[in-house]
Amino acid sequence: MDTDDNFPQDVGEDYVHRPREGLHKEPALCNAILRSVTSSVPLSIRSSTISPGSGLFVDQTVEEGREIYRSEPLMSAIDAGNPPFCHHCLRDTSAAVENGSEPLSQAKACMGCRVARFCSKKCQKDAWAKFHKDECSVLKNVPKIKAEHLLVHRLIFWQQRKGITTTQGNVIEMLETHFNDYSNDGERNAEILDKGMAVHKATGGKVHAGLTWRMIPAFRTNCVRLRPASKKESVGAALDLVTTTINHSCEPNAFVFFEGTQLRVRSLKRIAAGGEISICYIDPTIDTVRRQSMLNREHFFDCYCSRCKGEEKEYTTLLKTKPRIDAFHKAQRAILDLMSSAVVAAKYPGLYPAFEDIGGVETQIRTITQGAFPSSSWPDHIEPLPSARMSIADLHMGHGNLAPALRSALRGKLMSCRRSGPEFVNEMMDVIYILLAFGNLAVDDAVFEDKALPSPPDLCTVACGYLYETCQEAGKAFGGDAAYTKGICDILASVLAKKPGEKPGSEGFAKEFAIAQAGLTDWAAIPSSYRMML
Ligand SMILES: C[S@@+](CC[C@H](N)C(=O)[O-])C[C@H]1O[C@@H](n2cnc3c(N)ncnc32)[C@H](O)[C@@H]1O
Repeated sequence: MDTDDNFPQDVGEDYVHRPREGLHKEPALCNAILRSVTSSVPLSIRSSTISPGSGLFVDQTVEEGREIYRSEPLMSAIDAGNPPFCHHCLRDTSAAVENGSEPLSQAKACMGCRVARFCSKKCQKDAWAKFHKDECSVLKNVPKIKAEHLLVHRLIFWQQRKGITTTQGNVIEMLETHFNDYSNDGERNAEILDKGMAVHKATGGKVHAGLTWRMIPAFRTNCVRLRPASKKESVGAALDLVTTTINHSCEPNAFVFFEGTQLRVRSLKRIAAGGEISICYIDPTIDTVRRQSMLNREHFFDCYCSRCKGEEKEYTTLLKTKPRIDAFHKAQRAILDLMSSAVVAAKYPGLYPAFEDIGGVETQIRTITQGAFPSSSWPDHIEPLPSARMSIADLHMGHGNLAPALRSALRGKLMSCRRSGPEFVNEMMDVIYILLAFGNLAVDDAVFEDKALPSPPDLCTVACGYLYETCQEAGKAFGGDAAYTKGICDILASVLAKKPGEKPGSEGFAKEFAIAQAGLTDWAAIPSSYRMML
């Protein structure tokens, strides 16, 4: 906990700094912010059971797959460089699938900064009045600014205009900042000081640099990444005061996603009355070592959650000695480096010609995995192998090579063993899009010369079965009212409309699906234990 008694006081009439004590020690502030969210169960902010500070608790049991609360964050912003998202309503203007409708009009860039994009004149006008008038020159000067840093500018501008209430200001003042942790690291301290000074200058020097400097790590620590349901990656950041109290676990009981400007928190597991809510601050699909190093770098703690402990135990059981475990971690990094080079090579042809040959990349991955497990084989569920397979599928799709894309995606997805949650839904949709792409091929397409590949009707049956499962899981993960869930159900309905015979939900379809899936997984050399059950 940092308690910086020299914190500047001259930042606004109703903004008085107090040393940090954990928000739970201020029940009036806690109640005020809890009243601002729409929750399905009573919530409370108390001393955390996970971290040294505060945490968010449910006072009534929440079953798995339920909404815990939804909220309009105090402020949200899109990262510069994500053009399809409207910087005001935060909608993906290219997302026909997400809402099952036509894409919105192409987002147009602001003529001033040429960075912020808006999907309509109304959004542009509203954003101008609310924040863009102040931020246009900031974006013009730093076009690649990260959303968290842009939001610090917004906070300071709003504070100057009295657009932040006393309660909001007091809560922000009590946020964990890790200011001392940053200060103890010369390079990182220089970086936050630099960014803080930029905010200070943007105010014409009217706001104390001590405050702007400190707010940079405060926002990094407390902003939640803005991830719409249909996206695997986040596209911006938001500061939601209630959500700042949620602690991290790599095996969380809840997760956050965005529907337009609305933040939604849903349960991934049953949380008994009195239980603390946890979310994963980082991409939960990444391997233990990378998770640990990211948490350490961004949040200055070592994670001791059951998953981290369990995975390290699994590696010890498999590999026995420290040198072998170290070699395995080195191999994990090597696969990741290889995949990032291959992805960049595909995006910028000619830049890394050595990585443009996807078959060559696959061979290199095989060599790396065999080296790490010389006497057995790399377990298919251990990252980053499943993610690398999914990325290779993407690369094959980029070249229109459907068969190798399908094989790689099936191996990546089914063998990862993830069978529920938001990541399962996103990954299944990747597999389903490839399966559906076969439906657009002519029956005499060369791809069907491979007699082991199931016939187009069988591929359609598997796609229907997977869509049916994914639809149900999307409803559980994101909720039936989420646009993404509705979009997936619409795709299922349109595929079913063209499919003769049995439909999902019937015993007949389950049998048909089991036979078709068996053919497909045999073709992809996937053991039967990994098949999906309907
Ligand atoms: C968004 S805040 C969460 C609320 C915080 N506990 C508080 O009192 O304000 C994030 C910070 O909480 C702490 N934290 C969150 N999860 C943790 C965990 N699993 N172990 C240790 N500290 C954690 C870290 O200091 C992290 O940077």
